[in-house]
Amino acid sequence: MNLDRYRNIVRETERKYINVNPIQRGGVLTPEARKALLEFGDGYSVCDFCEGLLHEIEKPPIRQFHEDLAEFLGMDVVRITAGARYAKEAVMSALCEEGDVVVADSLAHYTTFVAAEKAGATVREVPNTGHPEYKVKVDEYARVIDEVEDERGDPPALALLTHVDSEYGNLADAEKFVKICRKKGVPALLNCAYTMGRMDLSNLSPKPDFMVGSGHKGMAACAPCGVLAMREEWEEEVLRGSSLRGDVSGREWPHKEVEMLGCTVMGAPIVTMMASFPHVVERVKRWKEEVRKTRWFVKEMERIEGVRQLGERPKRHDLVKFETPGFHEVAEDHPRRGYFLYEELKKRGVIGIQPGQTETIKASVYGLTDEQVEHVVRAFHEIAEEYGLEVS
Ligand SMILES: Cc1ncc(COP(=O)(O)O)c(C=O)c1O
Repeated sequence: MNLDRYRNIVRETERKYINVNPIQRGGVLTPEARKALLEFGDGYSVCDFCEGLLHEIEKPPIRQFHEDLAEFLGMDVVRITAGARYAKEAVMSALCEEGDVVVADSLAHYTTFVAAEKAGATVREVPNTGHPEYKVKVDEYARVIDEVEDERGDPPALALLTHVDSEYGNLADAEKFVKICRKKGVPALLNCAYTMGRMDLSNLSPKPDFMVGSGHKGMAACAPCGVLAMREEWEEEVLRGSSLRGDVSGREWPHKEVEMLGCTVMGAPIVTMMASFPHVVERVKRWKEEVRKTRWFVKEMERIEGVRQLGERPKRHDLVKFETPGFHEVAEDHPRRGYFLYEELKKRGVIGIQPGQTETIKASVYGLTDEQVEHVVRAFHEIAEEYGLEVS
């Protein structure tokens, strides 16, 4: 065993390169969170004054944070989880019985599927419009819910919509989704991994029963952390306390929430999320500015021969997927094959494109300055021209 490899673990960070990986842009720490990370890096660092329930700790102000976060989201009750996936898992585990069905959009993240599988459920998909826009047909939730009910005699245990999907960055109609679910009597979960912490979600009407988010994807927090928010009426079921009793010891833990396994994230992740919260509350107000920047980025990228943005047009979210057949043709004859694009970008100070991939690429300029976005665009244009692709 060579332990030396663990002694100086380094990363090509934000400070040296511009990182355009969509999965990482919303999780970049604020200076306040970096400071808190050092302060609270030790294991159970938030537990000095715990009286038995993580979400009720007063110092640091975790209890207050739960209240403020619920208000920020326009929801009633919040818990911090180890990621959006754990929030989905908690809901599905509480609501689903073995053999139940969860209805989800056909752009849903894989974590929706594995969470459902873990809860013993299967997933029925609501279609999308296909190439090139791939818009989820939200109206069809009604049809799919009815079909499940007709076949099984029982409605689906849950319906889930991915607010913005991880493939095309399409913004789905959350309010229409919730209206349909409410009418059908099916609990509605909105997966806000790509919207919570970017967009103001407090005015959704009607409100979903559950909202899940990702701290490390959208709330300027370090991994692993996420958010489970719900309407009050679900609190008793989803956050039920333990009912087991030790048959020898007679011990019991009625206040420990079963779906949260008693406690969830208890160190640096939750504190970085709190430390970034004032910044996040402010940044959602500047969302329009982010969309404007993204649209400019798309326009400039599409000046490159063959490049076409996939997903809905015009963009309403920073995650962008492009078809890049010109770069793909270059890769076929290049000694570094698909890696050429990653390496050429890196030479110009840009990272975050999936190494080896040239047929399609995903990028985000969320949180970058206009100068940084111009730098990214210049890098792509230069590479295109160097390899004989026209830039109009
Ligand atoms: C749409 C969507 N949902 C959920 C997740 C998983 O989030 P987490 O890592 O917080 O569990 C992702 C991660 O990429 C995602 O894109």
